Amino acid sequence: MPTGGRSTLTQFLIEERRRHPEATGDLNALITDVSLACKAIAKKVAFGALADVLGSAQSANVQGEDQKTLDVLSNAMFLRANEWGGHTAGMVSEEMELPYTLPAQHPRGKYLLLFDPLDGSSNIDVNVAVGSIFSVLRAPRPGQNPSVQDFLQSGAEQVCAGYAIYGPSTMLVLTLGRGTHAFTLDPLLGEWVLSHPNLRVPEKTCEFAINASNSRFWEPAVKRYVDECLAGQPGPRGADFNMRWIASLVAETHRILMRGGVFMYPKDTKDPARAGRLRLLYEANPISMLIEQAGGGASTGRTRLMDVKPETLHQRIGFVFGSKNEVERIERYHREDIEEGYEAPLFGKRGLFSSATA
Ligand SMILES: O=P(O)(O)OC[C@H]1O[C@](O)(COP(=O)(O)O)[C@@H](O)[C@@H]1O
Ligand SMILES: [Mg+2]
Ligand SMILES: [Mg+2]
Repeated sequence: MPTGGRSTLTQFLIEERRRHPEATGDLNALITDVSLACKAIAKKVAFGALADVLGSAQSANVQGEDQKTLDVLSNAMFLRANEWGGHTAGMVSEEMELPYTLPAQHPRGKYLLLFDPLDGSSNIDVNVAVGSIFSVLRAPRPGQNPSVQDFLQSGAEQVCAGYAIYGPSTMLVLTLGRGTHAFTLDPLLGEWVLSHPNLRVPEKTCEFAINASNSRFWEPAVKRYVDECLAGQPGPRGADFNMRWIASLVAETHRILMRGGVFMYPKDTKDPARAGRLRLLYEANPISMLIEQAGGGASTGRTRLMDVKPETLHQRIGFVFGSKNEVERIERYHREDIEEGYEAPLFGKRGLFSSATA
């Protein structure tokens, strides 16, 4: 076998379908189409400046963010790969204000596809890993154009979730609700090969990831958690912690799936109009499903993330995920914060990270 005895994505999907005799094969076909879009994006990313894909597209998305050339191209690749197969009824993307309506001549399928076509796009021009994230829901009205409301399902309803990471190697990480599995793209065969079956996030960790430049906007529970990690061995945790921040959700997730850790982009007070930085439907929900299926925890900081009922397509949310014990600890600190209040020594009025001027 040219894949060294390992399953390909196609073989893996056929095995999955065997467990569901009633399955029509639409979900497998949809995943194959998504994986094709990811291969096409991986190629563009790999050619970088030679393909003229770096820099800004000189436009803004619905969230007012600067769109990169690759954001726009990746969005188009996802749409083109998935609009004709008859497996999706409609799509929602970070880069489009409203759901995408399939061209009139294409059949409408029974799934909804939600995606962030290029995640971590601030990293493109500095040649650091980026990715694509996707989530699959059942269409409440198969065969018809979906309404906005049809997409507003909680993460617990997801049928499938995954991401592709365009790093030193290109990988596809996938769950269909029976574990989280990673495939590495064999660049010669153009084939996804199952390289990491049944990923598990270790329950314990001494590594955390957070954008510390937001520390003055954090809630007390988050300040307390980070404070205790920074205090290291002599502090209340009795251990030295390591910190990472890549500014690419896909890359942070991948590290946590491979070696554990906890990620926080919590609700903060930076912009009272926003509940957090990351988008619920096509960032936090799919990552939560992947992490939970790998034995980790995924939370708003207060409750299970996948139980949140979405209100709008591009809704943002506070997001904490990773090693289960740490996620539970952060949830507990939020509860204690409400019950007792907490003044973090390092972040208090005279603390090291105080925002108060002398
Ligand atoms: O710039 P910050 O505040 O560090 O934010 C980084 C976060 O923003 C994101 O890049 C948002 O994703 P997009 O690139 O798809 O907008 C996440 O991947 C990442 O966790
Ligand atoms: Mg993103
Ligand atoms: Mg994006």
